[in-house]
Amino acid sequence: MEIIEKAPAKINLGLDVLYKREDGYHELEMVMSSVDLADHLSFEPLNKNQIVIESNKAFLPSDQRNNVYQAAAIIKERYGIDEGIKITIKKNIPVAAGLGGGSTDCAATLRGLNRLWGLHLSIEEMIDIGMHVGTDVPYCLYGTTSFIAGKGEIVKVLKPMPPCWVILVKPRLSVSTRKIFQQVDTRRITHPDMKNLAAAILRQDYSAMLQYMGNSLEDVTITKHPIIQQIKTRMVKYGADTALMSGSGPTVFALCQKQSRAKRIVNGVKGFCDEVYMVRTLG
Ligand SMILES: C[C@@](CO)(OP(=O)(O)O)[C@H](O)COP(=O)(O)OP(=O)(O)OC[C@H]1O[C@@H](n2ccc(N)nc2=O)[C@H](O)[C@@H]1O
Ligand SMILES: Nc1ncnc2c1ncn2[C@@H]1O[C@H](COP(=O)(O)OP(=O)(O)O)[C@@H](O)[C@H]1O
Repeated sequence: MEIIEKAPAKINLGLDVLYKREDGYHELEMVMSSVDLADHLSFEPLNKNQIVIESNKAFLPSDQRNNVYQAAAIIKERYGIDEGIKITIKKNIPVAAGLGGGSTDCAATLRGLNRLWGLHLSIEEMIDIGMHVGTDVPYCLYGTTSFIAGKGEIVKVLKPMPPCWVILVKPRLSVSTRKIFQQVDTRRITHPDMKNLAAAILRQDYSAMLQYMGNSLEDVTITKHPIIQQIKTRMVKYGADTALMSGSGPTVFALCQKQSRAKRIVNGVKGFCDEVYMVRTLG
């Protein structure tokens, strides 16, 4: 029997870094949503008691460095599963981009193996395993517009964000989330208002949502990579309602409500950047 799971990319409509915690992580408040750009994972039983990872991207690790491998290994150990598994990842989400690719693959693995092995894991158990792999995994297990707090483990589901077009632009550079957090000085960064952002989404108020969107990490990443600011400026010039960096970057996303305008933005950034996606929000 083969099982398929879809793993959608996330965007950060808002991200505030409150302070550095004693455990070295940062206390966050975020609002995240998912878009219809997704990886596809398939799960097949193996005769040998092994975890085998395959993917369409040669540069992705297939051993314990892969988030999918880690999730499968934890489940096998915790629940004493003596069965082998082959997991094939069709990677469509850009890697190390601020779009949560590794975390969403991990969440899809937890869902897939839960079904395949009939484990009946609760969402709390899956969150506990997911937090050992990546702090965005809890959100990805819900996968619907949410307010997130703590290190990433507290998820409060909101309503779906007001539907619109999302244009994603990934410049040709990779960003290390760990290094960006190391450079954060919480007294000097901006602190966007996540509570009002969540409230705007609950009211389905598109213009208030735009007003409260913001990302504390943007200035840190832009200082290292000014092209991110250039992409934002270009997207607004071509008609975006707003343009913001997602997560620790470097992907920038723009929002707009009309398809014709979304196409104009895509044409305006193509040539400047070659990795451009025009997608919809997920309901
Ligand atoms: C910044 C965010 C926002 O959505 O996304 P990305 O840009 O990575 O997509 C996330 O919080 C990232 O989540 P994730 O990509 O799973 O990162 P993790 O592997 O958990 O953490 C990478 C590193 O970031 C730092 N980190 C992460 C989360 C947090 N609350 N405080 C931190 O200081 C830690 O140094 C950690 O070692
Ligand atoms: N299944 C996976 N998909 C993507 N990246 C993965 C995966 N497993 C491990 N990684 C590693 O995680 C790191 C962060 O990648 P990713 O999760 O795509 O970025 P981000 O945290 O910016 O959203 C990369 O260095 C990548 O090699």
